[in-house]
Amino acid sequence: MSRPEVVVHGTGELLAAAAAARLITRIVDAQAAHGVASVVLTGGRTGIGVLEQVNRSPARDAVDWANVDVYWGDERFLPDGDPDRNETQARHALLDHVPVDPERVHAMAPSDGKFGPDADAAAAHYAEVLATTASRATDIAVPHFDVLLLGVGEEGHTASLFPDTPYVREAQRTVVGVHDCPKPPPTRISLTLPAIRAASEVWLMTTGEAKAEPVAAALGGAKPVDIPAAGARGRDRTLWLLDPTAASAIPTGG
Ligand SMILES: O=C1O[C@H](COP(=O)(O)O)[C@@H](O)[C@H](O)[C@H]1O
Repeated sequence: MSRPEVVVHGTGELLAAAAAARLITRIVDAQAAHGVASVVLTGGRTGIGVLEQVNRSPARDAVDWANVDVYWGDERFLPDGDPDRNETQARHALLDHVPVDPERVHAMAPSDGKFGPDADAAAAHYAEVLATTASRATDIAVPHFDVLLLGVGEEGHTASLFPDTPYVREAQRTVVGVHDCPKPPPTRISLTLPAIRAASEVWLMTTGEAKAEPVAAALGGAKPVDIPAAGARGRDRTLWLLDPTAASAIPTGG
């Protein structure tokens, strides 16, 4: 697993613009290398802001959007089209504006979909979706992910893995139904840490003073069970993209 690298941008707006440029380049490079790029999206203010910036970028059209596989790292288990769903927000921010192939957009099921209110069944189905195109490069049944985007919550959650829960401890399954979340909505679906760690690159993106403590704890070696973001690492690269307030409690190296 890679060691975390930290990049601090001057403002949240700059972070979103710079991360968008980085994401476009990552997708274009992956397509040059193997035809299809595979991206795992996140919800949250920063993650959605990055997608908005991708949409606004003149370089957006350098991407062959029909050959991008889109997945989600987590989902708020709500009805289809609910404005709080990560999928809905990502579609409004970017996916509705670019010619993605609907067959390559792999959303997690809504709470009024074919699994009804059974988040565990919806999670098991998503695990099957991931397993059908699993990469042989890892021993875990998920596709090759070129880049997996994550946010960080005030208590250190990432994707929908919250501290001191069975879900952050999950070692076998790739996707779990998450219940009794401290942040609304209470029911979610999430990739697990083993699935996240199968990605080539993991980018954790966050802004604001409320994130300073969990960011410092994660980078200071906290246990993933206490600060789930600490356990999110990419095989080739782990990148923390921060604004100065989110970075403000990181101890300066001596
Ligand atoms: O609920 C969620 O929150 C986190 C962090 O969001 P933020 O708005 O504090 O940046 C996000 O990473 C996750 O995908 C989402 O479901």
